Amino acid sequence: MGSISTNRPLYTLAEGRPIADPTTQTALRGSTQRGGGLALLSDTQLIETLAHYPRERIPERVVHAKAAGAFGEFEVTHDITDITSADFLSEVGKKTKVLMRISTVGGEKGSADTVRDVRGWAMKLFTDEGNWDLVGNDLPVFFIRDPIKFPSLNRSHKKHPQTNIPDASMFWDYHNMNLEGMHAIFQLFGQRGIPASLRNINGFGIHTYKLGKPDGSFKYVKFHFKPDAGIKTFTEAEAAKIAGEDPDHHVRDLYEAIAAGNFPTWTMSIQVMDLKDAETYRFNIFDPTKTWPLKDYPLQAVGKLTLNKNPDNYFADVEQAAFSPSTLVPGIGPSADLLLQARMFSYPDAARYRVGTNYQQLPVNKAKYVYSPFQRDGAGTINGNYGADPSYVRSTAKPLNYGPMEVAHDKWVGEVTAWTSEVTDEDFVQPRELWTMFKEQGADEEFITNVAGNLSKATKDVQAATVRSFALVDEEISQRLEKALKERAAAK
Ligand code: HEM
Repeated sequence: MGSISTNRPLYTLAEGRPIADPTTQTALRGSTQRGGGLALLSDTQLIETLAHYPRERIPERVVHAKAAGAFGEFEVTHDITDITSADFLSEVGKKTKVLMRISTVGGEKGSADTVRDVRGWAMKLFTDEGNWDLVGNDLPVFFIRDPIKFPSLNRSHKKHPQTNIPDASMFWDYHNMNLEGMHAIFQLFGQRGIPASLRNINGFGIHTYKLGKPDGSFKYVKFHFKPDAGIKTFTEAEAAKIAGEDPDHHVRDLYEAIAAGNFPTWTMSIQVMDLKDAETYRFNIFDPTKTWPLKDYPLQAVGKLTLNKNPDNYFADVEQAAFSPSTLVPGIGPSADLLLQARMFSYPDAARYRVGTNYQQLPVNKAKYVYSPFQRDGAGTINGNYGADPSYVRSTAKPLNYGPMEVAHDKWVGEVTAWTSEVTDEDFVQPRELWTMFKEQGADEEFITNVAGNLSKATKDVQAATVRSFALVDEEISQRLEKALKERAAAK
């Protein structure tokens, strides 16, 4: 694991004044006191040491607080310049530096790694035309399609407001009343809900994005990352044991693998959809609770991601890293997915609160080339603040130099309307397909056991309502779940 540096520097105060010994304090000593004394306000060394310590913390992320981080590279393996002008994809063999942060969602910064949860897949590519962040997850769908539900969803997965303990009744009650999340529930309680290692998880962009060119042409795409070493998962029993023995198991595993030169790799692929299909497909292709069937839209390989360098310092490189779906490069654009649009506001908003106004200037977040003199000053400005350059647009002193075109915007003809996410049978089609797949793979009993184990901690009313919810996918699931719950109750 991480080693402690052994060089012996000359220590100084934070202002640079050399000090003989960082443990020395000046004190007014009484003649009868041995080792005691009165602290002095003039003891800058003691005051700075104590004053900085309680300020070491920044707010942890409201979700995805616990994570591993690593650097690496992305290499283009297949030419897709027919659909995108993105500079980092312009040539087979082109390599781009990457920062990855892989997280659990619900737990706090100190929580155990091997829990049943979604894993966050936050990836930053430092391209020649700015940073591209793909902020996705390891499961291919999300629980909601309406952004106003996001805080509620997460509160129901986290701790009860009174007891400060995760609460199965709250969790299942939320999901029973917001059934568009059924597909994500199937993914979560399936085998992939607990990865054995972060080196063996998928990464999905989940949302529909656009890849396009300056002439305004574009295709809809979904981004996929598949681990070249394959998927590996833990059972609940294995995971529970490891959570007790080594809560940081996943972070340690990734760090040690990279330190040993055993670099994890993933293949990046895309699914590509023509615009005319988008209008006629049987469900809304912007809905993040649905996958695009691979038989309709097969994976096309694009490149290879390798993680090959551990952070030099976790706080500087990972805790202060800020990712956002709004961090896009020319050639990649957002689709009209409402959830994605809301996220484009929320992440930079969170970063300004969590890291500070000028979070983009920190070394780990800084793009390769930035010239943005209309965003200046503010706490913690460290970029020289653009010297004497004009602080206002259209100055005669420095005429504008127009940059690359963005992917053209959609034309919108519509009116403002109230919208609520309604649940239809279409929401149960893909979970039903997964259930059939679980049965084919012999993973159905494990799914029932996983759900029953969690649900058995909820109140009887919530248990009954959840059994009814699963009947919407398949009667058989409800019956088997009911039986499993009765057996658990009898065994108590
Ligand atoms: C309306 C929907 C959503 C909202 C409002 C939202 C908001 C947030 C916020 C506020 C954070 C903390 C950011 C920070 O403090 O730096 C976060 C983290 C994260 N979210 Fe979301 N989120 C949403 C949906 C999603 C979806 C659909 C995905 C996956 C596709 C996702 C993946 C992530 C990841 C990976 C992180 C951790 C980023 C990091 O490592 O710094 N979120 N989200």
